[in-house]
Amino acid sequence: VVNGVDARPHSWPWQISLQYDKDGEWRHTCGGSLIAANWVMTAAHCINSKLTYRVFVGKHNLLEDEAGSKAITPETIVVHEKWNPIFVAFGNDIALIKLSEPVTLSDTVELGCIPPTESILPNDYPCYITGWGRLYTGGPIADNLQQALMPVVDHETCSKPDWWSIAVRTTMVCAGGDGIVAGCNGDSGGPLNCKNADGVWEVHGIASFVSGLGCNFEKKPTVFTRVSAFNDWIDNVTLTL
Ligand SMILES: CC(C)[C@H](NC(=O)C(F)(F)F)C(=O)N[C@@H](C)C(=O)Nc1ccc(C(F)(F)F)cc1
Repeated sequence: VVNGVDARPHSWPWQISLQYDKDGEWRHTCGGSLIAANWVMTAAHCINSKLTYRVFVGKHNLLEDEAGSKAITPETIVVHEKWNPIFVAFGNDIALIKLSEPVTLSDTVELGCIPPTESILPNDYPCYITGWGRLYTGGPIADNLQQALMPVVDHETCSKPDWWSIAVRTTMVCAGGDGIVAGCNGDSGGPLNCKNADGVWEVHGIASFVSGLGCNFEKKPTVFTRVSAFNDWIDNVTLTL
């Protein structure tokens, strides 16, 4: 996250770190959200079938050993059948990871809520991006979980010619774009957290892409998969596997 701040530890308790084994060392590669005791939602572009992954829950600082945190092995990973790795702008950048054992929920490990089907947030609705992604374009990833206020940019604005134009679809949600705050590599797969009218936090987005010209680029908001476009897909996967 570019120009964010350290989150209060465990204040986004559904945030997970997706890590892969690189020559015997575990490396953070993406974020994700715990949506059931044995299911994590992340981005399809985070998954490479040749790699070995683990899901770390209850984390704040990636370098420290933290009580209440736990690494779980995936049992199976389902990537959206319409995801096309050639072109992230085709959308369907969503994947579900079934954990080999259900996590024990606690005050540092909780579930994120899926928004109602087809719920669309208005322009400027206040949401927060969270993640351990790069702190600036080309920079290091964060040690401590970062958060940043990123207002929603509606589709009408986000698809303007000098914004994302045709690269953005209605199955996506844009946020930020002020050239200051943005998601960045390593935030991929992580949540766009928005509090609903009842004061309940919902995961409205899955971080998908930013501009190739730089993470915090004016009029190039961070683009998320719109979770409320995939409720049926999520139900079909989680209820059948
Ligand atoms: C897509 C991920 C590899 C990567 N995603 C992220 O960094 C994320 F954190 F925002 F999710 C990314 O956006 N990387 C930049 C460098 C990128 O590839 N951007 C990109 C933007 C638009 C398009 C296009 F053409 F589809 F619109 C393609 C790639």
